[in-house]
Amino acid sequence: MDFLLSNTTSASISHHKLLTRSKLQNIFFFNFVIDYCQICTLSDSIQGTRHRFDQFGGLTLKAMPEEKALTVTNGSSNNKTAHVLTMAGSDSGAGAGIQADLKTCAARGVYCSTVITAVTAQNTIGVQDVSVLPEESVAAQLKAVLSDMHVDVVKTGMLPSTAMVKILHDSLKQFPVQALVVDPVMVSTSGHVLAGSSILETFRQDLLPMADIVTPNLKEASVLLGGLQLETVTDMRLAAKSLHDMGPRNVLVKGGDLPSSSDAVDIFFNGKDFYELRSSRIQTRNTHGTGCTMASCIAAELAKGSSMLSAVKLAKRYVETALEYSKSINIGNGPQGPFDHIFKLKRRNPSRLQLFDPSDLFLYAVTDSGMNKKWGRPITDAVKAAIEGGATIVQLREKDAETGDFLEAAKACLEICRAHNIPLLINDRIDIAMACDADGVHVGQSDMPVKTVRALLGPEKIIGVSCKTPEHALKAWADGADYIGSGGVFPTNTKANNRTIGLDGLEAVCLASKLPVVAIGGINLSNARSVMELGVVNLEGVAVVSALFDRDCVVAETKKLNALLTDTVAKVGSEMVCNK
Ligand SMILES: Cc1ncc(COP(=O)(O)OP(=O)(O)O)c(N)n1
Ligand SMILES: Cc1ncsc1CCOP(=O)(O)O
Ligand SMILES: [Mg+2]
Repeated sequence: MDFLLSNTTSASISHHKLLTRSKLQNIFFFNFVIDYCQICTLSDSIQGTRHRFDQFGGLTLKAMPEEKALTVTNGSSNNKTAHVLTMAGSDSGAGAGIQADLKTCAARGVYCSTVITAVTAQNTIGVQDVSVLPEESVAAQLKAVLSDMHVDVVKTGMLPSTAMVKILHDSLKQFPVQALVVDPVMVSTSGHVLAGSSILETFRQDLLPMADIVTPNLKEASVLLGGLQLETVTDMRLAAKSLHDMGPRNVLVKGGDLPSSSDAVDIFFNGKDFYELRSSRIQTRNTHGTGCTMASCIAAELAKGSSMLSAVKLAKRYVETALEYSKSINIGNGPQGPFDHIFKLKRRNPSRLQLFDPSDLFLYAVTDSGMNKKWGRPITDAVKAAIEGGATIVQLREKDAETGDFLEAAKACLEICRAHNIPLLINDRIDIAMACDADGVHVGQSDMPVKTVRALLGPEKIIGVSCKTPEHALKAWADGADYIGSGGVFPTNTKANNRTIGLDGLEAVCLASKLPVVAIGGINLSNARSVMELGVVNLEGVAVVSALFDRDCVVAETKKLNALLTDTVAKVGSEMVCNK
């Protein structure tokens, strides 16, 4: 089964001294040069990890309750601090390795401890020296952290010797964790070998079977598969499948440098389903460290309780956003510069720590000033009630409000939404969204063009756009939207003269779309099931106005709709239709 989703990085070893690039290429018959920072790791849901670790060597893992995902905000769950331990090499230039991992976890609100396997001297020109740490030191570092601190997820980068893989295995056996993210770092971008050919077999035999997710880039995947040529998305799928056969629970093959695609395409395979994750390529010199960053971001999101797929999608988005923000920075004189992981520090008003997660579209509550007036409800009460009932995202659609009143209402609603970690979007009014620092906007085909909105709001804000046709959907993707609102699916009284597209129209938009879609228009308790039963993988949820707000009790109606959607999705779940 295939899934197409919208919305991409690595390093290596030598005991002591370096190899020049030409030597490296001769010695390394695989003819690969791995982008030091282009390895990412994906893993599916945490469940099942126990089984695989048991297979490898009797390791047992702590179960991660599903509810954790619901209770976590900003890196903490159950009063515990989400914690990632990174076992990797130090990069003196601080773009990759341990330093990238620390910054990524900090940016994602997760504590990060470190086990240093090697100290590299490197900069934007290349790697000048590698000192591998003594194995006893690595073992002692692991023991020091794991015996004392609660670690949720271990992420590995540069593992320069087979002994270190064994040490990792033994440590995890003694101190189980919830997940292991393996970034199979082998060679630096500049061509420096960071994990020699002698370790390849250990990676295949021992490391991969331990991993919840392994995140090779094209060259690493090729090397792990004995030099297999990877030139197309089809090749990437075959590679993901073959790597999965080596034992990791999930595989993410990163196609950031796939020549045959203008998008950055990654293939995620969980042993059952393939997911094609796409984003547009960001033109920048500052890509050093993207692999490490992607893997540590996945680890951080897992530590906070995300499912594997959500963690991967968020990590891809985080890397993209950081790259976009860092285009203009200029560090070092070499060909590949580092980027800014803590881009949020540049923001005047840091907002939600969380990036857009398409599953937020599950139950989209859209307010209506007329309905609130009719029921005598302040907008803040309407928003609170929808959130209490289980709305996962809120849009303020206040068509009749005066600008000043709208802004005040938006600020008050934003405070409520932030307290519950629910994204708040503004309908039509980019000015209001900017003035209150809302999480994003929703615009229609005749509102401000998406490209202009993106230029005004920057890469981090969520932009939704209304689409009635496959052509609209393709343009929405090209223009930089994050999601599509498609409808009216059914006739509605809420929006005048709105053309109904029906379930067929909705399905056509979903199948053509590289973006996640939310259905809108006349959706209520009696027909929501038929919408979600379309079972198209990128149809994430429903957006509703009257079925929530033109009712006496908003909390009760939202709860009922939430229960119905949850039930339907659970039933439809495994029979999703793919889009291409
Ligand atoms: C989630 C969502 N989808 C579609 C719309 C409609 O937006 P638009 O076409 O701009 O119409 P108005 O809402 O402005 O009347 C929406 N608001 N939200
Ligand atoms: C804003 C909008 N866009 C397409 S249909 C619609 C109205 C949705 O309202 P309701 O859920 O009450 O039908
Ligand atoms: Mg509009």
